[in-house]
Amino acid sequence: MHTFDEAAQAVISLAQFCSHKGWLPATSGNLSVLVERDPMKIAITRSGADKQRLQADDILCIDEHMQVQTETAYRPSAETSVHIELYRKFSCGSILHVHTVFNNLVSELYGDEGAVPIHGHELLKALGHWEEDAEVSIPIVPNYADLARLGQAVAEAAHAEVPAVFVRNHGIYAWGDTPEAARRHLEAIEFLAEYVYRLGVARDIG
Ligand SMILES: CSCCC(=O)C(=O)COP(=O)(O)O
Ligand SMILES: [Zn+2]
Repeated sequence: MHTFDEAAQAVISLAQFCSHKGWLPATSGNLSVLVERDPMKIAITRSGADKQRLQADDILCIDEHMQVQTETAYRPSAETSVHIELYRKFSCGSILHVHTVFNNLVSELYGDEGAVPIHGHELLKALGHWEEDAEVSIPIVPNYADLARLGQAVAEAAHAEVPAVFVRNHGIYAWGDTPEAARRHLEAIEFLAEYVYRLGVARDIG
């Protein structure tokens, strides 16, 4: 467990990493680190903040009912419900949501199938799959405008085999037991999203 200040600093460091990658364009994305599980307390980005330039007061402490625990005029991320539902479902310690061109492309290409299949790729080891010829399926959910519904849909689709869910034409949620694990999982999924897309293009022109 972290203090709120430690968790907030971890959120800022994660956002710096993601923004250097270009994964948080135009104020998009939201990031959180668990402070306490029971009762649940989460350090999460505020809604509308420029995640590429986060300041300490852009990170809010909230409870599992999305109530802000500190004095602030800001509101927590509009997608806080997704974070809360995922923390309820898994014993994870950090959740990262980013918008990238490649995760959007594969979410649209495979949207009707409801999942992106990935088979026999070395980077599946970064997601915990060390077996030869590993195969995983990363779920895709519709981009519901009702954010409570989106939270439920992401949590329902999420399974223990792979720590990520795509939201169609929107972005991705990835998580891990620690901020470092969440970051590693997100990097692996982003690599795989780009690989899947480029492989499809190479096959089409090959
Ligand atoms: C301009 S991005 C649209 C909202 C979104 O998808 C997102 O990730 C950021 O929302 P937040 O309320 O967390 O700033
Ligand atoms: Zn988003």
